[in-house]
Amino acid sequence: MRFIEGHAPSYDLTYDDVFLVPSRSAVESRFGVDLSTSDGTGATIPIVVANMTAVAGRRMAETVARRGGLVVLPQDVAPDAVAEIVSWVKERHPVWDTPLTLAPGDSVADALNLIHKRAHNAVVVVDEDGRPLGVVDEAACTGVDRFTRLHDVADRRVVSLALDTPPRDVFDRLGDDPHRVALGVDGDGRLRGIMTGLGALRAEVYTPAVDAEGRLRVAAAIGVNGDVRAKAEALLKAGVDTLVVDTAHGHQEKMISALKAVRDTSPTVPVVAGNVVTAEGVRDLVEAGADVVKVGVGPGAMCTTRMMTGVGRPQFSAVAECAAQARALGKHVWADGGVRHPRDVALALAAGASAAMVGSWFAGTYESPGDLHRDEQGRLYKESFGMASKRAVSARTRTDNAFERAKKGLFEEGISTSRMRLDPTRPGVEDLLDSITAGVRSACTYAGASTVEEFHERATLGIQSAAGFAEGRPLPAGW
Ligand SMILES: NC(=O)C1=CN([C@@H]2O[C@H](COP(=O)(O)OP(=O)(O)OC[C@H]3O[C@@H](n4cnc5c(N)ncnc54)[C@H](OP(=O)(O)O)[C@@H]3O)[C@@H](O)[C@H]2O)C=CC1
Ligand SMILES: Nc1nc2c(ncn2[C@@H]2O[C@H](COP(=O)(O)O)[C@@H](O)[C@H]2O)c(=O)[nH]1
Ligand SMILES: [K+]
Repeated sequence: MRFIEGHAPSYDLTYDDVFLVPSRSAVESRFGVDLSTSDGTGATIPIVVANMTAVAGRRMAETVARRGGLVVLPQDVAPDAVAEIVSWVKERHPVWDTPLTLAPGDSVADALNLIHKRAHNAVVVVDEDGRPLGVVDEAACTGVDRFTRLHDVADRRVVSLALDTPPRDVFDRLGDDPHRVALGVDGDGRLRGIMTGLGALRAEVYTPAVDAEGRLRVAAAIGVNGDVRAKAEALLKAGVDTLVVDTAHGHQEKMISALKAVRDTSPTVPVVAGNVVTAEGVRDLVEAGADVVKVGVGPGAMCTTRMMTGVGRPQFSAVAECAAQARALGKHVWADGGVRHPRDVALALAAGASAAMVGSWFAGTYESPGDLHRDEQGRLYKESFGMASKRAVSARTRTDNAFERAKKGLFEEGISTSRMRLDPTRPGVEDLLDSITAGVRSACTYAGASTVEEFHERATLGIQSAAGFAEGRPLPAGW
């Protein structure tokens, strides 16, 4: 990465402050760009979903891993619940999505309660043996009594295909409608998966992030308090593929001892630790055993740290400095927080990160764990909240005595409620992944890079004024 002449900054920069300059390219197609990471986590796209309770749960983990990203389960989830989620994710099919199922005697109201849990807009009606009888979508549930039984509204013209049907053939079988679904069935005709035309296209474009046994990968976070070693051992036993040791101030001695304890549990499992924003922080965490250092203090959408404390660092410069240090030590960084547009992921990679971590943006999707709500204008949204907010701290300390809880409640560095709207044109996390990876692929070809590593090497950047950033925004309503 280099700045164009005369643009070398004397102050720290945010993503909005910088732009990428195109350069001569020999990369003929955006599909010729390999987005896989080289940080040992096995991700095939450079996107990690943040360990936030409002963002990262089992459906997010399954869906994002199938497209090559990694989801970090939050440290606030009880160890037995993490074990249960991990084994559930590991049992998912790496290509076919998990179907939502109901019985023929269930009602339209049951289907409507379930249908937005996933983006494929279908509930499959199955018999007692799990064989598909028909498919119900939202349209079939509209304009009928909510108590209508599903066998009266289900579309029985199902497309059932063997699970080993190549996605390209699934796509061709479904024809022009990207939202029609195919059902994946086993040799006994039992339902095992579901795929839309769009899902079939994605299955050809993305590569799932899988472990050595071909099962979807998942990461999990651990805090720095309590018996960290025992927690790490429990997560490894549960089958977690990457451990993330996470606390607000990652450059503290409690983190260093926690990290050493985690590293001791396994010499090979990828260990991520953070958050820091300085080269010294990176050095200390790498020395204590981190393979990847998580960078970012204050850029998060739910985060009030900078307003409360004045502490933090504009994210682009923090990532650039920390990535340079990690690279000098043969290690990596994840750019954590502040991603609002696909361009921010491209800029994090240009700065040298191996992946960008996204939280709040993904809270506003079907796959995040929260309940779906409608606002006064009828628009869909989900609630999000910060992991250092009163809401999260009070949940985390629920087993402490009242005095300790009250004491911990004094420190609040996050928002307790916010509404993350579902973009009607991109309501599923895969829609957002499509948009981000399209932006990043394109950015790579503008720089003449066919890998993420080459992109960092070749990226040429400049600094822009607020007017420069504003000029780049689309103006859909005229001016
Ligand atoms: N990236 C960011 O900008 C930030 C992220 N977060 C996220 O919030 C979640 C909760 O993290 P966290 O608040 O660290 O909670 P943890 O449960 O991980 O506890 C942090 C521990 O560190 C001690 N500590 C010392 N100094 C600090 C400090 N300045 N801030 C916080 N703890 C400190 C605390 O002691 P004591 O309570 O006695 O002081 C406590 O024992 C994590 O997921 C974290 O990533 C939170 C803030 C900023
Ligand atoms: N200071 C705080 N930071 C928080 C809190 N909850 C999460 N976070 C950080 O934000 C990123 C995600 O950033 P986003 O812009 O994509 O939402 C996450 O990974 C944490 O590092 C919080 O309560 N306070
Ligand atoms: K912020």
